[in-house]
Amino acid sequence: MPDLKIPIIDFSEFYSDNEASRNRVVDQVRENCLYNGFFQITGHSIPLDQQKKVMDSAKSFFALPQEEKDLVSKDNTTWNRGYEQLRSQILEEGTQPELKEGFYIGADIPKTHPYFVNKKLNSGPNQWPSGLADVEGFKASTMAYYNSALSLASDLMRALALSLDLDENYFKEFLDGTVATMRLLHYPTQPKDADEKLTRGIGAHTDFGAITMLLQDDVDGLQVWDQRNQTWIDVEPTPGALVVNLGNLMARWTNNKYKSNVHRVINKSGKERYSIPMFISGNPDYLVKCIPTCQSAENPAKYEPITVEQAVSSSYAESYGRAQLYKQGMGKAMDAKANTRPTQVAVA
Ligand SMILES: O=C(O)CCC(=O)C(=O)O
Ligand SMILES: [Fe+2]
Repeated sequence: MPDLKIPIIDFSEFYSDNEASRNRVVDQVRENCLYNGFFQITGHSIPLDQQKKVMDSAKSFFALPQEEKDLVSKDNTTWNRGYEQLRSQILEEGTQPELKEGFYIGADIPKTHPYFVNKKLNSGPNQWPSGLADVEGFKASTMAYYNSALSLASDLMRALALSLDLDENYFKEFLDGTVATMRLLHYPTQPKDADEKLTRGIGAHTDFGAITMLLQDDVDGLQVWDQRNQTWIDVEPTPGALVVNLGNLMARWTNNKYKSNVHRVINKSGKERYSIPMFISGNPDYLVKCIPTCQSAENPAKYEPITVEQAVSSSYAESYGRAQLYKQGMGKAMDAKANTRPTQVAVA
């Protein structure tokens, strides 16, 4: 079996004036999007200092007493902001509720904003953990990182557009007014036989949106399904690198030319693991219809046009529904159906 790795692309070359350098980045992006939709980038625009600060903020939040975390429960909102307890989700059918806790942050959208008034996807004010000694510092570090990640997303989407032989600004309209959600995640340690016991940090799933950018701490655990070799690839944390992957929306948009791939986390390291994914969903009203360079007479569009809002609102429910059933005593029945093959559940 080949030595499988998620390749690292030096993205700094994309910012160069030298066309050959830029093209080299675009070619590597294309190659990985065609293969399994995952790559890592170094030399990107998010300063190391912001990465470190947001990671420290995540650790300080998860170290709070449970009651303090519950005060900012995600259940206080219908717009997906705040704290989610351990074992709230099951993304992979047949596995146990997931060993991860999370804190969801997005753009701070006031209640007077049309997105909130019209109940658009994941849109509303953030909740901030007042139990933290330095809540202002938490707000500042998380939002600084969020805004930098948004700006990097637009650079990545330009590279993606070029990789599809489109105008560099093809995705601009989709990104104007984009909904983007960031999750601070904490995975407690898991036993070495976690895989066989079907305990997951996060079960096998694909992401929903257009792209996801993930900052990992120095503890491994993320695995990407390699279809060609029928095996899991461990994503080794690389200081300063972000893992980038495509979600289901991008697969649909490209007529399945680009891949939205299955991945999972099992934290067998014996250490606490922290990670911070940022999901780019797009402008909720944007109509996603097959990209012209991804269809032809021989390969017509496979999917109907759909708005970002429609596509996203048909996600979520399934994984949370499963965890709910489990808590109601259905766990045994579900274990009996246990299946370690990756499933296609989406997360946004
Ligand atoms: O924590 C990780 O490394 C991956 C998280 C993830 O896949 C997700 O939140 O969708
Ligand atoms: Fe994911």
